[in-house]
Amino acid sequence: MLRIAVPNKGSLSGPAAEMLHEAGYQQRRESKELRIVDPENEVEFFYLRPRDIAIYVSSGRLDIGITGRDLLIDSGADAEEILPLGFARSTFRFAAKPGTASGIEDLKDKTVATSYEGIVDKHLADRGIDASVVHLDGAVETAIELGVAEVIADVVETGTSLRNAGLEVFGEPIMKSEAIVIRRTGADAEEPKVQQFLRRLQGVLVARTYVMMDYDCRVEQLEKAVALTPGLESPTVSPLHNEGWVAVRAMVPAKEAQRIMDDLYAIGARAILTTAIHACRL
Ligand SMILES: Nc1ncnc2c1ncn2[C@@H]1O[C@H](COP(=O)(O)OP(=O)(O)OP(=O)(O)O)[C@@H](O)[C@H]1O
Ligand SMILES: O=P(O)(O)OC[C@H]1O[C@H](OP(=O)(O)OP(=O)(O)O)[C@H](O)[C@@H]1O
Ligand SMILES: [Mg+2]
Repeated sequence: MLRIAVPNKGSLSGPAAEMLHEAGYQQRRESKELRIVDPENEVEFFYLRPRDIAIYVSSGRLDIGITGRDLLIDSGADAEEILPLGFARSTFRFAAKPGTASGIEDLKDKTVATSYEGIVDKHLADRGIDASVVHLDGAVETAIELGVAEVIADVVETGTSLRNAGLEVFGEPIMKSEAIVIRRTGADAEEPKVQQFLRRLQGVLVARTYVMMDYDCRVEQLEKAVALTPGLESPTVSPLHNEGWVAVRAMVPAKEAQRIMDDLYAIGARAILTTAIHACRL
């Protein structure tokens, strides 16, 4: 049975459970459940604090985990990223009162408050900056107002929290994060159960980002049409009962679907349809 760590609360937990559900796995019904078995899929899910997941996975007791890239790096645990999942996106930034700092060199001899000490310590050490780092559990934006630190380093998603606290980001982003699948460093990459789990999640990612497009076009326009809809491998082209016409079917990125439909129409394609993909194995 594959043992998988899933975030039990916070920004990662809802979207992670939703993705697993879309991939056909049973998920817990109540937020108090800490562990469930999905016997049909031979998987056991452990609902753990997002910060602890890399530690469990690196111990080898759990095969796989879903966590944030920033949390993995912050933990320093012996685990590695094997698949980015595209949700819980954020950047990790330094911020301060406007006009008090403009680059990393301004951190010298200052105090930085953060919940991600591991990331900040390493970032400063790599650049030879001597600053002190104070660990706070959360709501670090308030640390400046209350005089605990001059600078903070924190997760920024929309920037609302910083704006509300009257703070501004400065310097280059420290890192970009999103939800990821991790496993213990050097664990067997070919393990069939792990591969099957990853294929299922990849199927959800593809189903979310692509739509299926069908249309009819004249044979003379086929090359132009196919250039607009090359598909993942190659489009399916079938003859129509009307001579001189073909039906084409190809996957296209959902974001570009409307533009592609306009372009196909402009070259004479008709009966252009898009349909959602519910699941897929590439
Ligand atoms: N708006 C956001 N706030 C917090 N985390 C976010 C946000 N957007 C994306 N994330 C990502 O979610 C993960 C943090 O999740 P979570 O909120 O559960 O952690 P936490 O804030 O450290 O935990 P806690 O709830 O104990 O404060 C990180 O990978 C982070 O990059
Ligand atoms: O850029 P924004 O969209 O405002 O999101 C970022 C904010 O959200 C997170 O806090 P969270 O709600 O997790 O509280 P915490 O600080 O107590 O962890 C993070 O620590 C920032 O404060
Ligand atoms: Mg939080």
